[in-house]
Amino acid sequence: MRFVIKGPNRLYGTIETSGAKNAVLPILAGTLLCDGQSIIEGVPQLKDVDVMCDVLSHLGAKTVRNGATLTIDTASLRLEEVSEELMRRMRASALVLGPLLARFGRARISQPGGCNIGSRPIDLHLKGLRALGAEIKERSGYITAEVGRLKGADIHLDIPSVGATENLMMAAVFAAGTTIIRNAAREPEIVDLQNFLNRAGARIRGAGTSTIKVDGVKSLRAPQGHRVIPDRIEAGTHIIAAALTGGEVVVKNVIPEHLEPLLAKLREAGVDIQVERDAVRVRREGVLKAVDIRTMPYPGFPTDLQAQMCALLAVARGTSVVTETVFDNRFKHVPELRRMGADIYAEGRAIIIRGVERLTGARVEAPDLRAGAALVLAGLAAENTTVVDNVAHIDRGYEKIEEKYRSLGAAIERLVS
Ligand SMILES: CC(=O)N[C@H]1[C@@H](OP(=O)(O)OP(=O)(O)OC[C@H]2O[C@@H](n3ccc(=O)[nH]c3=O)[C@H](O)[C@@H]2O)O[C@H](CO)[C@@H](O)[C@@H]1O
Ligand SMILES: C=C(OP(=O)(O)O)C(=O)O
Repeated sequence: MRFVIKGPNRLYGTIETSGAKNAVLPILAGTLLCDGQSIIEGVPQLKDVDVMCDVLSHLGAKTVRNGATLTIDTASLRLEEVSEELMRRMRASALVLGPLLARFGRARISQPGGCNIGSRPIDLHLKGLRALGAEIKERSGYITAEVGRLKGADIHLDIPSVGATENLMMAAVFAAGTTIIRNAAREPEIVDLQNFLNRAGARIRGAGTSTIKVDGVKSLRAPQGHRVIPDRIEAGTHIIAAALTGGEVVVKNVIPEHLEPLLAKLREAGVDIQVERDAVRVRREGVLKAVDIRTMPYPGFPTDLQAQMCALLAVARGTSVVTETVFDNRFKHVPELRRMGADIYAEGRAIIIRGVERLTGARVEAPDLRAGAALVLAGLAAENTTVVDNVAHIDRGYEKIEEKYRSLGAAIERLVS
């Protein structure tokens, strides 16, 4: 499947952000802890959400989707194992490890391999589970975790890993006593997970700060109607698209505070940004200016917007240096953007971009989710036709992206072949 984009496009109009992929995935894993039927609202139609539903079904849960509402019934869970096939389809499948262990005292998942953006081990998840008393064996490509009952512990994460923080928060829900997670990740999606679990009867506090405390409880009852927070990375992608192509776009259903790290950089680059209560209005008439960026854990500049920002800076006046500090190999968009006329190269962890007058259409390939989104943005701004191959990567994290951009006046089509 590919996108064919005829550029250059200027975007005008209003666009609605969907629910956050990175919030709904851990919440779906969290339903494994709950008795009864969890009802989750604002669930985006994404490949990754489908894979997480496949994981839950594989474990014996029943999942029913009705528009943006997802119902998960865990009454007939029968397995505690996630196969290699499911782990390969989505790394976030590893988020079921903590909940399965908490609920059944046993869990087995395939070892996640490296991926297109870096090596991505889960050693911190395992170290934390060991601290909670689990016995963990790594054999023949599988990780097996076993425990009688987890016991609260004081855990210090070596780095503030989002996935490790979420997995340990969920594992600790039924642990005896209190668990403290220090140097926890502070991403808004972790706050959403805390809110979901607390609605179910968990006793968690501190999400959004670097110290999270979990008092163990006996059971959780499935919450009815938790609404997933808006996807700050999707919204950020649209905001960058509007800034890159020019025009005027209102991005609705956002929590502006979650976008501050991006908005600050865009203002520095010369973009006119107006923040409303739950919307951001973006307008760009003058030239874009080069800016330097370092990706950091929240509230730093998000690594998940690094590639899209490179597309923008490709046409900014001056030289920008973008340093990727979160993942060790998130640079696959660099050679693809070069095919479109960008003066961009990677050196160590830095990407050096000398702004050019304009990008030109080319045939490029989406190497991963956000790099793919960056190429779509570049294609919208470029002259002539851009073909972005392998859009399955983009469908992992963006709901009907081509329809959304068409509604803003872009010439973008999906070709199935
Ligand atoms: C589903 C989901 O929410 N995905 C997000 C999550 O991924 P994810 O939860 O995988 O990201 P982490 O925060 O765990 O990873 C950050 C860094 O820590 C390293 N690390 C992580 C765990 C571990 O046990 N050992 C270790 O070394 C990773 O290799 C990476 O270099 O946060 C990332 C960082 O904001 C985002 O880019 C992803 O979109
Ligand atoms: C890297 C991402 O996701 P995941 O952690 O699911 O690979 C992302 O959303 O950009």
